[in-house]
Amino acid sequence: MTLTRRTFADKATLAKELAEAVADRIRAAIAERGSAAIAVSGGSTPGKFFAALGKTRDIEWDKVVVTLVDERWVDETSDRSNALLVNEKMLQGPAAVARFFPLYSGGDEPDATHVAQTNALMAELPHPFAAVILGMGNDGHTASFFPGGDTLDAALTGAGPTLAIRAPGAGEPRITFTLPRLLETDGLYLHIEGDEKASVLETALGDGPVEDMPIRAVLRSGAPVTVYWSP
Ligand SMILES: O=C1O[C@H](COP(=O)(O)O)[C@@H](O)[C@H](O)[C@H]1O
Repeated sequence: MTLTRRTFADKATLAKELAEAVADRIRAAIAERGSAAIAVSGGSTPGKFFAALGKTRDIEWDKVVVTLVDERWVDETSDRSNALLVNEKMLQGPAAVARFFPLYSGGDEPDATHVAQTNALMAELPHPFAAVILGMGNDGHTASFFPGGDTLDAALTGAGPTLAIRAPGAGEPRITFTLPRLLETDGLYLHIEGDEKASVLETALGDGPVEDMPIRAVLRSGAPVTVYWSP
């Protein structure tokens, strides 16, 4: 396993340090390939990180595409929308000129037509990702790789790039990048905060089925992962 742990005294310091690491990845990708794509998580954790990254001035934001690792199938008027969070917290100030590729493509359900529409848009992303920033739920899900997900196996092994997934713990139907597509990245980060998530990570690092804690698929993939944690 290639796990690096970075521990910070508080959430604000973590946010600043993670933003600096991702900014470095973005600048390097632009220098090397002329553009950069990043995929970020939603949920309750990344707000401060988004704000810190979005305020970074020495990035050519007009060469950056931001997307999500996963999304609830809701439009941006919903406070459950991960896209809303990105737009409100990150794509302000210097980062406002970045392009945002949403995973939600309309309608009530992520049916085959809508997922195909999303996949067509994602085919336009600069490749590989400069950085992918994962979160983790207390149930051991990451992206929308939920325990009991109806398409979990395909989500963990398929080419995607995205697919629909439904799970008892997920609330709305979801759309998620597949793990193989997320691993096509220059830098892979896991951003977690608090003692409970630290403990969930320790459990995930132990033996046990991937289906119980899908974050294990990331941890066992062999890809270098840097964990950013603070209390
Ligand atoms: O539903 C989701 O949850 C996870 C974890 O979120 P948090 O609220 O525990 O930080 C998140 O990584 C994922 O992107 C999101 O869709």
